[in-house]
Amino acid sequence: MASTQHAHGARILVASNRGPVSYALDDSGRLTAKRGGGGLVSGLSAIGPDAGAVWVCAALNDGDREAVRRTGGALDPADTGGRRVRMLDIDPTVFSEAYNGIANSVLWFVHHMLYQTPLEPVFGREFRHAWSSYEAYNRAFAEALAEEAAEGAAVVVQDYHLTLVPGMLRQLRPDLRIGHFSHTPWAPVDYFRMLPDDIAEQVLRGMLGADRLGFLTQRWADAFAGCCEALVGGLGDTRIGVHGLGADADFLRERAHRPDVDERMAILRQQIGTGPDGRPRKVIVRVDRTELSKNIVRGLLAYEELLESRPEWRERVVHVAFAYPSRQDLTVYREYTAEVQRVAAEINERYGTPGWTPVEMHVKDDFARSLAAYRLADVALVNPIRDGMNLVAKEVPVLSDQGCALVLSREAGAYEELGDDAVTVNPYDIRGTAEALHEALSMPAGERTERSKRLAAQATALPPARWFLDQLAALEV
Ligand SMILES: O=P(O)(O)OC[C@H]1O[C@H](O[C@H]2O[C@H](CO)[C@@H](O)[C@H](O)[C@H]2O)[C@H](O)[C@@H](O)[C@@H]1O
Repeated sequence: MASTQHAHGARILVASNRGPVSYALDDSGRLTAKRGGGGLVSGLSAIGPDAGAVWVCAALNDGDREAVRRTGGALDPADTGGRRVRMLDIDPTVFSEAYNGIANSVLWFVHHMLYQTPLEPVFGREFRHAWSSYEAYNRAFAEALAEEAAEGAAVVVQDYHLTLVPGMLRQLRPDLRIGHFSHTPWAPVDYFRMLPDDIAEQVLRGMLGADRLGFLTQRWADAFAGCCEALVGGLGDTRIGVHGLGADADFLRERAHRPDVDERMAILRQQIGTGPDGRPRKVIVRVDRTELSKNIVRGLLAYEELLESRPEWRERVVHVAFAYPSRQDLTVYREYTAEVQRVAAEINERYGTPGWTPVEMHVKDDFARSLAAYRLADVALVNPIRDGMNLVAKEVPVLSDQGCALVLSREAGAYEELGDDAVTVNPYDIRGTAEALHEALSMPAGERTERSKRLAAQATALPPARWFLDQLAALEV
């Protein structure tokens, strides 16, 4: 392509399904913008508005679609913290089939190995139809990126929603340097090849359209390479790198010491209360999206087992469990959300006393309250059955006021970095997890402080800004 054609294009582009802002539309037609957080938002702030980066994302709801209609898709910088954001209004049916029907139902399930295989998956007509929507949705991203990019620009594509984009974009714009980053685990080949052969190949070849692929851990990178070796004859010219996204210590420490967090700490302290010895009860904290892979139900059952097998902890500990609803368009997520709440209520019913609620469960998303819980944590419970990284495991040690013990699943990506100082669990083993909770609760104060310091240091080794700049550097920007 002639370079003049893209003279005003962006030098750096990011593409992700969920963008840095979402809109709510009220009955009077007023749009309110809500800015999101997360590693990518923090990461991009490292390059500042002057870099003229463009972030391409999808409209996720009616508010977003109305914002696109009013702006033509180039969002008002006042809503985006000065960033250039292009939001794509993909046909709602196509979007839903791609996002709910393929990304969150099929690809998420494959990489987190969530299928109950006697009955699932069924890759029939409905799947094939949804797959064509996934292709159309990926094509919309590839076309928008091709339009927005300057000659030779660097494009960093994010996650399992957009696996086909690198290959499509390579066809449209061979001059670009293309990266793709996976925030999830990658399935081992024997599980990945559950996908129909043509689809598995399409996903791998789509990703291999990139110059460089990033993963959160060596384990996920190796699994991807293993799939390529077995199914498409290897990686070809595509390079692979590992970037273990860390916690944003500066942001977290500043945000967690604001008055709204202090207010919530006071409320939580009241809910937690004091034990029979008059001292504050110990606190086991977990904070998750209510996500099947997070293993919240088994975590609650392990806590119940602790109360049963170690009755000395009754009245002396409270499990503060925040489970924020997620992906509620999918039946299986709605059912899981109900199950989490049912099990928590059962534990309270069985063990609770007039002055003690064993599980303090909250489901309304409240970031300030999550930070308050982090500060109060004696123990953090992070027991996913499989997880790309898990930033909660990294954030709690950074914020815990008195230093915390971390009970961590060996199947979380974070385990690669934090395993030495955590109390390790097999996420399926209820008795083993209960014993790990006991060990964490009983850990001598000095040992807990030392371990917590080392966990915090490791957790913040690659802050989001560095994580993002490293990826750009690897594309030779
Ligand atoms: O956009 P949603 O469908 O609401 O999902 C939210 C995000 O979920 C995934 O990210 C989270 O899980 C990852 C794996 O456990 C973890 O590494 C990441 O830190 C979490 O934010 C997904 O990877 C994102 O694309 C979704 O936006």
